[in-house]
Amino acid sequence: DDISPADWPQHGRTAAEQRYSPLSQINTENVKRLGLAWYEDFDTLRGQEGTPLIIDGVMYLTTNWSKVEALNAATGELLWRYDPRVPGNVAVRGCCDTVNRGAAYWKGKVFVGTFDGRLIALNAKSGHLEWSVDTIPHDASLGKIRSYTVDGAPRVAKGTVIIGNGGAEFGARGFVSGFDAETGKLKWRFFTVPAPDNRPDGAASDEVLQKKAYRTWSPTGGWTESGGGGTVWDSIVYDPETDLLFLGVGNGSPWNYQVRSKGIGSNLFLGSIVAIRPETGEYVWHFQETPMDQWDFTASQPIMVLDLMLNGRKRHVLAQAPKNGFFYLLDAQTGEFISGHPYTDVNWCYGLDPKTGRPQMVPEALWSLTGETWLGVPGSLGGHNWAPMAYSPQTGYVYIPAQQLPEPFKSEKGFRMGRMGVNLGIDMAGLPDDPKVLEEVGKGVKGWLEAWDPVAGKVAFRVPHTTPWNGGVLATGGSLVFQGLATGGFEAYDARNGQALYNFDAHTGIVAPPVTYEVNGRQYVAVEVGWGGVFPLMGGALARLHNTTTNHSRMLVFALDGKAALPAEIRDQQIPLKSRQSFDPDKAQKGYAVYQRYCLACHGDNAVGGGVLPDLRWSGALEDSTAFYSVVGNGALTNYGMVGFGKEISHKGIEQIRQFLISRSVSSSSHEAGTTKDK
Ligand SMILES: O=C(O)c1cc(C(=O)O)c2c(n1)C(=O)C(=O)c1cc(C(=O)O)[nH]c1-2
Ligand SMILES: [Ca+2]
Repeated sequence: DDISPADWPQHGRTAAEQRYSPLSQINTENVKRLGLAWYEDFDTLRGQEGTPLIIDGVMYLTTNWSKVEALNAATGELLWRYDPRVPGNVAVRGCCDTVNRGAAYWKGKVFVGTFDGRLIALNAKSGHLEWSVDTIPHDASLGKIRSYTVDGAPRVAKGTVIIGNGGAEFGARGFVSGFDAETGKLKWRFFTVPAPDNRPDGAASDEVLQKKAYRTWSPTGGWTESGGGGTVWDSIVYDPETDLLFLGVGNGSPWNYQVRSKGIGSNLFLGSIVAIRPETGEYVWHFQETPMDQWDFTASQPIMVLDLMLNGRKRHVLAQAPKNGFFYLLDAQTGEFISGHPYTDVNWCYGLDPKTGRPQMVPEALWSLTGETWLGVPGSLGGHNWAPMAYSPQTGYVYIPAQQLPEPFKSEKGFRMGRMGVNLGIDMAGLPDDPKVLEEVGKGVKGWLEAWDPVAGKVAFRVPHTTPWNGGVLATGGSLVFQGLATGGFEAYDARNGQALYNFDAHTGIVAPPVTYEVNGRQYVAVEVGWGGVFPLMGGALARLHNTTTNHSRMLVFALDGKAALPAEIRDQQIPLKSRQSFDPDKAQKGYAVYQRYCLACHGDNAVGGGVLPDLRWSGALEDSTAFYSVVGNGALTNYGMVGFGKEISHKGIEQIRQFLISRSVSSSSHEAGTTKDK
């Protein structure tokens, strides 16, 4: 390729998205001399998932709430800043924090998707808006809920900007759109699941959906109301060699397959990789990793393209470690299944059919059909989520930010779709409060960096971490692998054996992937820090157990002999303020169910905050029912992302939530006080 080794000009550095940089000034010998060269504070304390781009010494980065900055990459000096002013009331449409994973650059323009569904093009020199389009069509058949958000990075292929969206946890019909990079004019759209009535959309996907996909759904399932899901919320990769665009398609909506499709059909293209033409959106091939999805097993995880020698033959392949626990290799040209091996523990299927790659499912795993509880491994957060993996051509390994988060799945009795809040169709009974039980459950929860040999189809080595939900990975020509951790360490390992060579205390959990670049002969390593994403929002006690840092949102940039220092860290800010109110146990009990349905997704299972959004047990608003209603019912804090639920939940229901939160405040404050001491 003709990409300068100094730059990081695309999401995964090159089109193949291997997240490998040949730069080697920083290497295994001298990495211990790495120090902070500069840092910049961001304006929120929410999750940062962005991959910055670096082109000719300028860094283009995106932050939470879809904000954009251009900085001098050597000094951190601000060149311009653009705030798309995403209204706070859209936060509730997204499952997983108002994150943004990055920008795309093409011929002097910077493209960013915004959380409220726009795609914007900025002048890379000035930061001025060149064009803006609403990517969510108002006249399309998208189901009744239409809970769309955009947080993935756009990609540019042959002058077309491509973007998808999220929303399958609420109700959405997945699609991807291609826009003319110069003008913002829509070129094509590709829907990933059929229209409820199988009528054409006037889109590139019409023929394949009508002929192939529609018959894999029950014509009268709940999907006809919800939209069916299949959102393409993260991975989209363009492969110039095959001239194909690969889409990572997400999970079913609602999750419950019995409700969604009456337990019938494989539900194409859920949990699939779909290859289309970048200029027209024309369908070319697909491969479904998870038929009959009922575990939130998205195929949205980062895709990379590799050239490997397999059985003595050079193959151009697509590689992915999706949530379902298998590492897949597919022929990039044809989509032919080459191999799929478990990269983590898997209990939902016995293995994959060696010819077709179709999973041989464990009957009990089909919880929506059996009516029984299924303790799934992986759970809905996957053996690997969105945090990007990296490939080193030096070692031949793919480095996966892997994890284990087992999860019980059980059908919700009397499920009905709501206009607000998640619509999963699963029982939302959460974790108990007993610290002993939590500790026991916590033992099954793990995170590690995995070096995976894609040719042999097995683990080369693992670097264990203390928690799951760690950051994305970077591999470099200095034989190094970099990763930020949930616990706040920014680390470097020897790519050959995983030996830890460097650790920096970033003072905050890290989920974003690092990048590296060179300006004026000096190599830098950059990473956005800031704890967030879905795990700390909904994870409750598990997320709390695994993260006791205070959240900070920053860009950190390292170089050899860097001399900058972060401000001194104060770790004793989170002193729980126990509510002084009393509560009615019966109302509190009822409030638990309402809370789990509407509040859990952001404020945490059983009202335990995971360190990003407010932990409601210590909220001042609990002290007064009118004050509480003004926030939860009327939306007094809408600008911060907390909308009013007064149209969806009754006055009585909202008071029950308050009673429940008071009960949690009273019952857990003494235990909580012990967990926030300085480390
Ligand atoms: O089904 C969807 O539409 C959808 C969207 C998103 C998103 O937009 O971030 C996530 C997920 N699903 C998801 O399943 C998931 O685990 C997840 C994690 C994150 C994150 O940023 O931490 N987003 C998402
Ligand atoms: Ca999902």
